Amino acid sequence: MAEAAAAAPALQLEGVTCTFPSPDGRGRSYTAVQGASFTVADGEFVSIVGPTGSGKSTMLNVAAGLLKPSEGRALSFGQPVTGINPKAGYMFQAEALMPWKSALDNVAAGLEFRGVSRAEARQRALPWLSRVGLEGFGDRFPHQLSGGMRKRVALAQTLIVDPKIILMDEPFSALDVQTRQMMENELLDLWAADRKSVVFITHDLEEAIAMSDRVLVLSAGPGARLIGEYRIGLDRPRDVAEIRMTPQFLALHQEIWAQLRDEVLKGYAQTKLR
Ligand SMILES: Nc1ncnc2c1ncn2[C@@H]1O[C@H](COP(=O)(O)OP(=O)(O)OP(=O)(O)O)[C@@H](O)[C@H]1O
Repeated sequence: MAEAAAAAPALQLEGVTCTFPSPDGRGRSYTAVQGASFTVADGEFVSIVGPTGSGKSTMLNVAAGLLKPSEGRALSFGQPVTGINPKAGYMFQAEALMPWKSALDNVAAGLEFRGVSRAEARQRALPWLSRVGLEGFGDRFPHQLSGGMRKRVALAQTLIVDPKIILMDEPFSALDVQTRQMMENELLDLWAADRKSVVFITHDLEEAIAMSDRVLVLSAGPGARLIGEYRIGLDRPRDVAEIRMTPQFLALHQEIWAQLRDEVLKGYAQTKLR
């Protein structure tokens, strides 16, 4: 039994369909994702790209246990996800820090929510601040930190609880290009150090290729489907800025973009219709 759990994928979506009532309240419904199935292996870094509104966040919410699919199911390490997924850490696009808490207390909060005493949580949070490059910034409040620093605090807050799988929804999209590339490299370093599984949602195909072992492509909605899967065999460790210059990267980008481009155009047309 223990062996079966060890061999189970970090995440499995089986025929997941998500239908929402239409916002106009006229009894109509909108199917965002239709029959999505994929797996993420233990230790694998997988990105999902797709047009705006195609259902990327919806799938991540199913994986996190925040949303029950209308059909199909999610499993995490072999266990059906029926409530909040206890194996998962979640990092959103939006700021998730508590403005009234210092950086140290924000990181410690992840543990305190799980019943660890405040003193112990603060002690364990200190090395995490160093690991994300914020040694000496523990007493600063979120408004006293730059956008990149706040993302680092959020990353430490997510990692301190030792999730086995990290679900990231465009975590760096609000950052300027240089800060973003620094954060991407830092995430890859932290990931390489203890090889958690990562599901990374992004609009940005370059970011997806630079970071991932595999890129999944979602079609435009309604009824978005997974239409492409690309293995990214680029050498590691990678520098996300440098890897973009290599011929292998450019070839992968060309291949995936050829498929994604049409979907992005369809997705854009949909947003104007809805
Ligand atoms: N709770 C909900 N109720 C109604 N419709 C919803 C709900 N959640 C998502 N949707 C709709 O489902 C579709 C997919 O949304 P989702 O946020 O998953 O897309 P996305 O691919 O993450 O988009 P983006 O790239 O713009 O963040 C959208 O059309 C959205 O309006």
